[in-house]
Amino acid sequence: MSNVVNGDAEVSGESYTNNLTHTVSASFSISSSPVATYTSPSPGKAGSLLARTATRTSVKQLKPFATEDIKILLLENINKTGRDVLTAQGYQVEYLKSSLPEDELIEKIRDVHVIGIRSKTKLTARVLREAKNLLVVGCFCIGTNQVDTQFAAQHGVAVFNSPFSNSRSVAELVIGEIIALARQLGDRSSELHKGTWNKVSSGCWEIRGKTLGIIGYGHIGSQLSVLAEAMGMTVIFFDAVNLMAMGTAKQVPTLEALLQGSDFVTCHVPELPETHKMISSQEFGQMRTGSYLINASRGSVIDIPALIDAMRAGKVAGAALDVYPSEPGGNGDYFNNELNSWAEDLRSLKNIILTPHIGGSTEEAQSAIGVEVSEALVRYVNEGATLGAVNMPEVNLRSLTMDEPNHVRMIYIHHNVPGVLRKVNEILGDHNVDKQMTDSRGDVAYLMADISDVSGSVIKELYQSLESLSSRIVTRVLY
Ligand SMILES: NC(=O)c1ccc[n+]([C@@H]2O[C@H](COP(=O)([O-])OP(=O)(O)OC[C@H]3O[C@@H](n4cnc5c(N)ncnc54)[C@H](O)[C@@H]3O)[C@@H](O)[C@H]2O)c1
Ligand SMILES: O=C(O)CC[C@@H](O)C(=O)O
Repeated sequence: MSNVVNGDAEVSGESYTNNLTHTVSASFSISSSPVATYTSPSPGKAGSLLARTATRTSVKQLKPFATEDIKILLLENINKTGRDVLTAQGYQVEYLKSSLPEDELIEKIRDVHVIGIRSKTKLTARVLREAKNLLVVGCFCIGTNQVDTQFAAQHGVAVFNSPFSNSRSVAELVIGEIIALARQLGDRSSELHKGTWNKVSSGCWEIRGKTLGIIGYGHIGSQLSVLAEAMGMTVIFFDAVNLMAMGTAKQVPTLEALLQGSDFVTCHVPELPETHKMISSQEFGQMRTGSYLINASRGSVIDIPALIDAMRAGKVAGAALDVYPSEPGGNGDYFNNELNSWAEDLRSLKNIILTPHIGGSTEEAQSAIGVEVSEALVRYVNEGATLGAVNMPEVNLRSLTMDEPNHVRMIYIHHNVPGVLRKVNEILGDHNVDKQMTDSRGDVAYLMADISDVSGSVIKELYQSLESLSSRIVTRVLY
């Protein structure tokens, strides 16, 4: 394969890139000229930051490959804004509306350099092990519990997410649910849908003056706190760390204190071993009789059979669940006992709102997430920047400019063991290293160095020398 980039005829990189499977793909042609540059395609409609910066003539677009050879698989109906950012780069983008069963996923992932997912696609070690060309994963959502992020890091695969673009949408949904539960709206609505008029006030309440207990006071919990106070509620919260309270909210020292003091309890913690079945029989026993439970975090946080018991016993007067231990792969799939053994018991309860994991599903959130995560993917693929990665140290160097035509950017992802920097500097030391940054996270370290005045043959030598170090996970060369 050969490419022409800005008029420079490229030689096939086959001999030089035989070991480049860790870079992009052994089959790519790589320019032998470090001065080869790339003309960015015209910015997409998204009008994104990335598209805008690409039009600045001084910034040099770093590309070790023909952009159209980058293969991207987007699953789970990722928003058009994200697809636009990626296609505007010239990448090959395949887009599917749902997630894939594991075996199909393994077949597809073998081929791709970038995968974009939401909460359903499980990127386990088994799946990632097969992803020989994979450079980076984009989670177009907040949660990253569906990805084995540690395994990914140890194999040089960066993982990005969108830490807060859907937080407001979740907080607004919860506010709606608090009122809907207090007024038994779900039941009244479905009764009337079936033709039954049932005008009742018994067991229906205003939310003014009631106490909302928030478990997990992060992006969503704190946003919700502000909205709830504006509606006249008192807010208390419990979090694993000490945090500044918004408005007049108060942090309580224990989960038990929160459960005992709340009329409404809502969960906004991540999926972790410590949050697994955080609310179970004992905790339902500590809640006020007639209180309400909301969970829009992760399905594993609530012991659902214990919730069913607490609701049948009248301890809990209503619940709203948006997330479940097992969730269907796509729209139209059944939510039944085959998926979760208690599904039909749950569905039969009174005053329970069951939603299909839509907390973050608004036009605003999905559009913002699409741009944010896609731009992070482009920056990583094209420039190696890891800012915002959830499993790699955050490393970035300023963009190279058109005034620096003979520069190369070396990226060396390696095991964080003693003596590596000395060996790397022995390799780079004879050259003019303009800037260098290195950082580590756990047992993975990331080094980025910009070197000036280098020829194609020197790049090849540098690449091969770094590749031969025993600490090497992935070496990438960008120019
Ligand atoms: N339903 C949806 O569509 C939807 C949308 C977005 C996020 N989520 C879920 O909501 C979760 C929370 O989102 P966020 O953006 O607020 O996260 P965040 O990281 O900003 O906040 C989480 C908070 O939980 C606290 N925490 C962690 N472990 C804890 C423990 N054991 N006990 C008490 N507190 C603990 C943390 O200290 C932090 O303050 C996400 O991890 C995601 O799984 C769901
Ligand atoms: O959109 C999704 O699938 C996940 C939404 C939410 O759970 C998140 O983690 O952001």
